Amino acid sequence: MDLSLCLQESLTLFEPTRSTFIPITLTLPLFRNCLTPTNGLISSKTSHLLLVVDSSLVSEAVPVIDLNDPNALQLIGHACRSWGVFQVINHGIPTSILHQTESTAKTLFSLPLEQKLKASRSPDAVSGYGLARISPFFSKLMWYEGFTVFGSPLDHFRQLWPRDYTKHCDVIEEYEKEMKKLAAKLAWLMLGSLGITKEDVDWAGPNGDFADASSASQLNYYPACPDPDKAMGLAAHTDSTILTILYQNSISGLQVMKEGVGWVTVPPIPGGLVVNVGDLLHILSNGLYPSVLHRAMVNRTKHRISIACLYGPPANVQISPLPKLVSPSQPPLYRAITWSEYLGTKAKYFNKALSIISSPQKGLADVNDHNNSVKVG
Ligand SMILES: C=C1C[C@]23C[C@@]1(O)CC[C@H]2[C@@]12CCC[C@@](C)(C(=O)O1)[C@H]2[C@@H]3C(=O)O
Ligand SMILES: O=C(O)CCC(=O)C(=O)O
Ligand SMILES: [Fe+2]
Repeated sequence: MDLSLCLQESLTLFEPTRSTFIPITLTLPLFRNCLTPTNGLISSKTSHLLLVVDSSLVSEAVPVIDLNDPNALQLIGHACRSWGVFQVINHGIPTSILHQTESTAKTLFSLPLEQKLKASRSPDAVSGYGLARISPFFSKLMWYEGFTVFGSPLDHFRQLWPRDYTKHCDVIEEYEKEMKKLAAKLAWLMLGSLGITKEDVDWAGPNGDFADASSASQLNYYPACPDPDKAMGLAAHTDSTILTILYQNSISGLQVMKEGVGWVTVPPIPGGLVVNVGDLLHILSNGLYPSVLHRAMVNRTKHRISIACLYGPPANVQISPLPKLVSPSQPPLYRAITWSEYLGTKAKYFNKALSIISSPQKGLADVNDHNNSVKVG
């Protein structure tokens, strides 16, 4: 099907049938003095241009949603159902906070290895420096270093920067404060697009502000790789979260799996943040919003940094399909589970975690075992 798109002097096209913005690199001046198919001349005075684009050329692009758009709720619902991921602009997070956090991450990963190892993540902990949690499931090492902050980064940052740890603690604290606000807003938009209101989520707190929600900050570093086709930055996975907000620097690398299409790159857009549906929203929505499989590729000449806000419920709240989304014709697909139990199940069974907790109890006998849980609170 051909699409008619109206191009102004801007770098994004709005694609009405899919309600997405498509970033393009062409600008109007490039067309100036060209002949149109009907032999009209595009003059230097032309300010609007009707482009007819073959959709196979546009292909599939991850939706970009302006949070100031009055239709944001519907656009988010559509994106969650069909992609499990979208980018947001006008999200309200000051660019300076993102850049300062990126700079802290860059400083951290540039430290000598023996210094970074002083802040290593211990085996049953969440916080600290190390390989990806999922690395035991892969035979090849990933081209990746990570640092997780859960709770106060003070002890680890003191090890890393004995002199100026406070500066970096302040940066992370500010970043987390802002990200948690945005995550709560996004959680309501995502749940709201399913018809869920504050009364339907008892752990949202009396003001419905998810005041007790937990989050972890994940700093990801992918060094430049001389042979990028032979290495993987972060192997394909879904996040064990309600939602994840990802800041990526200007180097692309993130790809998401789209059914019927394959791997689609999520291009970094200035001021944009990537939001993806995690396994816990998959459970809450009773499978209506599937968590998205994604991975990170590496670059031949440039290192890449990304920073994720991993957003989840309070540690010990039972998460199960929301009653409003369950009916005799849509029975609950998953049993109730806390975030910490889910992380334990993921650490043990990786990509089988969701199917292991699918109901009726198809799981293995020991998955309810509390030894499987990971401390998140
Ligand atoms: C809260 C968490 C999610 C995570 C495991 C963790 O305990 C802390 C690190 C998180 C992370 C970040 C990179 C990708 C990922 C799959 C991993 O290996 O560690 C996620 C984990 C997850 O979402 O399951
Ligand atoms: O670096 C990226 O683009 C992806 C990071 C990621 O998937 C994660 O932190 O969970
Ligand atoms: Fe991820």
